[in-house]
Amino acid sequence: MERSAPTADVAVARRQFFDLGAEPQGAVSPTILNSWARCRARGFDSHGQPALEPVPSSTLKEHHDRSERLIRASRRELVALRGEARGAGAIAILTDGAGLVLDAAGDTGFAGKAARVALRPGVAWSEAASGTNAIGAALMERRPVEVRGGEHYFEPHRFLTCAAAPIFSPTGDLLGALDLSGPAGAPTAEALELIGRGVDQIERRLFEAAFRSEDVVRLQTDPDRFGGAQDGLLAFEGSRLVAANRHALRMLGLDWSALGQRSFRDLFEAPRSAFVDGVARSGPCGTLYARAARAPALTPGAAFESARTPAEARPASEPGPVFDAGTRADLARAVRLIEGDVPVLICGETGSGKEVFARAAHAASSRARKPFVAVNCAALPEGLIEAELFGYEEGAFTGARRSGSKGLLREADGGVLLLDEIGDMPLALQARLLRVVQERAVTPLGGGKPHPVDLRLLCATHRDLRAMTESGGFRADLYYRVAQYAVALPPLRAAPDRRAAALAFWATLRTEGRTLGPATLERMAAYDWPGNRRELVGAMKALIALSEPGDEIGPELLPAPLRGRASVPSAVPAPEGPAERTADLDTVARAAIASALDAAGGNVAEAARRLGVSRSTLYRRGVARRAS
Ligand SMILES: Nc1ncnc2c1ncn2[C@@H]1O[C@H](COP(=O)(O)OP(=O)(O)OP(=O)(O)O)[C@@H](O)[C@H]1O
Repeated sequence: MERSAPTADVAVARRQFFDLGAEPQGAVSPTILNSWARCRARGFDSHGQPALEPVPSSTLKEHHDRSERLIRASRRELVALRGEARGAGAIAILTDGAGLVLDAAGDTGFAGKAARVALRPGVAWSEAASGTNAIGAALMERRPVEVRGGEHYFEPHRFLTCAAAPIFSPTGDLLGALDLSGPAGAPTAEALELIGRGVDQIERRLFEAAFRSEDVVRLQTDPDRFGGAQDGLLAFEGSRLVAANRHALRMLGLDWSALGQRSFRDLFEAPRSAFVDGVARSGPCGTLYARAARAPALTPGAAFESARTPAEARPASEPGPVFDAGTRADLARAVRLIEGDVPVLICGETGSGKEVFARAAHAASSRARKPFVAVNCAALPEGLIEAELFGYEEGAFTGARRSGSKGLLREADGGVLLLDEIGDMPLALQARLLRVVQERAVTPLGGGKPHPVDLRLLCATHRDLRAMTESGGFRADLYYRVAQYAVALPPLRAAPDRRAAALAFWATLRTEGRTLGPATLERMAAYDWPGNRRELVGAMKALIALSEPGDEIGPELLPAPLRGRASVPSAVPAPEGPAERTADLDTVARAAIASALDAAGGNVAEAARRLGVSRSTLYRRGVARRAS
């Protein structure tokens, strides 16, 4: 943990840095100094007030839904922390992984002052949005950070002193941050400790909600301290390590990359079957004691939650982005490339998560609060793609809207544009796109003056674009412009441990105590997932919908292909009853298209491939939806 310098020294450091352009020596920590330098490089004016607007309440609700697991696990800590905050004239804050404030409460007087600088729900306190601050720094540095008074980048934030710590999922994903913010100058000695203890409890709860107690091993350096929130926690699937908390990683001298890679034997020099509670091994922190976990006691909070949410089927939430260590490294690179205005080409099979990756890169970039526009070139009918992308002037063609249209390229102005399935873009449009990329201006259909656009470009494809340049299907000049840096997302079947991969996705869904039985996991590990992560998430949502909270899910609930039947369900179902037998051909075709679209998660190109027909056939049938 890093603490800050006395206020007078910070004032001197500020003058040196902001007014004289000199590097202050020793007065502020390297964390603060690096953050100031990044903010200055972003062109932030430290004397100004950042333009921070809360997202609309409907968007905030979506953020809440996405962070439902985190909010649930944090509830008790937030209540406790608010009590502490009120006593200290401060507020307790929970944010999501992008720094967006989900909840802020405590002392009402101070909450009012904080709201005046937009420290309130719905506003992003990432460094890219709000300059140097504890939430942004903790998320960026992935460790607890305190930022006091003048250490904040923007002058109007100098009345704040904040302590924040990041919150990790059991598989190492950054889920959010817990923060305590109060008036500058107030005693804050305990703030980081309080936050640290809160995060320990939240991470423990997330861990216990995701894994069966039989799969968990607890670690301690002092056997008398077992049972607290500082226990090291490890989860194994068979003998493979699939999850851990920060304490366990520290005790073992490991990092998150150990998940899916290390076995029980690697860690404890004995097979799991021979495990007995007691001294397990020595680690960087001394002798380590291990215990197989007991079923966690039902807390009053947990009993209340289960009483409120009986077995009625609730929709499984979308998983948060789940990336393996290699993809996380690619993501960090992609963010830097976005900042450096270098286009990135994301390659991977259908459903491998190209759009999820692109959205995550946008969310982690300094353009997070600007638009992210995804255009699926394969899903736009050829005749419309030009108008959709470039926009058109009033009356440019029959059927054009009277007021004209701005076009998707200009809608992405200031933000990030994802051209998905760029290999499906017609050649003539490739030339126009190249001009936009080179000239940074869009000329609408029907003439008119070019409009300057400031966008960062990401492209995605499942095709071999280089081979397409050789066969003449893709312009070489555009290829070398958009494929300067390519990221390859591996297919799910290539995961070194598919069980661990499946469990990592499972851990991010709202499972309400459901677990995947051993036979179910075995089938999932044996299956080759032609639809990749889309298919995996779809199968998991189906398992959740078909089971009850707390169930151990057996293989009988798996979709047919996973149960071991021949292949993907036939896109054209064989008529079964009299009604189907008399149904006309059109009805059968519509049902087949609807089922293929469902199986392809709404992706028209993929549905067409499954049906063995062209995309235009689907459009003619009028059932294809536009994917965006
Ligand atoms: N890394 C991931 N983390 C969480 N969910 C994922 C991930 N990758 C894919 N998914 C799930 O799969 C769905 C499809 O992902 P996405 O649209 O990014 O795939 P794609 O590679 O762009 O597919 P296509 O080429 O068919 O358009 C997502 O909506 C999400 O449910």
